Amino acid sequence: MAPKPLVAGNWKMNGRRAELAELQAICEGVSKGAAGSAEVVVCPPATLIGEAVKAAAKTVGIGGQDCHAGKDGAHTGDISAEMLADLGASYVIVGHSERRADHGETSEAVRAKAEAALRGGLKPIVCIGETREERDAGRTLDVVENQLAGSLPDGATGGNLVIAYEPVWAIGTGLTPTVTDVAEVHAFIREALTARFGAEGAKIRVLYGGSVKPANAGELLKVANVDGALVGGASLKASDFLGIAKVYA
Ligand SMILES: O=C[C@H](O)COP(=O)(O)O
Repeated sequence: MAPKPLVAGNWKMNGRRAELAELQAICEGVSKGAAGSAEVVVCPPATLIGEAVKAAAKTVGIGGQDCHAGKDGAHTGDISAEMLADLGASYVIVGHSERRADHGETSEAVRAKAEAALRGGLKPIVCIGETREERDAGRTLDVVENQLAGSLPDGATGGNLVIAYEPVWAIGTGLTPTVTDVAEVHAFIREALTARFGAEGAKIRVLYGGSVKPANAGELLKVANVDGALVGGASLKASDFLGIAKVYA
């Protein structure tokens, strides 16, 4: 049986309290069935998580965009998985390419964060994906294989881990891979997950991310082994985000 689809929005470093109105509109849409069979999650900046959890009232899940590997301690500016869970978050994105690039996060660091998420009771959404140069050099599957091997926690199950395949060159650019390319990479990821986690690997949701919009969601999300989307820019506007989620309605 195919895993329950997941449509997750990553607001990145966007959003003030006023934008909780968009979250409210997303929740209203979801409660009226706009996302059909899909689970919907919004990952606002950490500053809004507490209020977002209250506003969402469990209609949609709320997630963080990063967490520290530790639980508490002398780490100025960092936030632990336990702190996010304490606010009512249920997911956390780890290893987004923007963090890998801006903060030099290695796959080893990402794995430690994913383990921390599980320890804190959150479901990590582990991001992987190749750069333009790596794709042009024909190294996409090697990069994906190495990132999976390095970033994934042991003991993952369909219920506690999500993968997001996000080609770096497709993020925020309006460019997307062909459906054939998406199918190839997602099939490869599925194979790697089942090799590592056995039957659970077939249940782990593998999201596609990178310039997903209402106009292309239909074709991208229907590709085999694509179990949903991680949406950046289009998750900031309720009508666009719901326009993507309605693929599952
Ligand atoms: O986490 C989301 C992705 O980076 C995709 O961003 P985008 O939809 O703005 O391309």
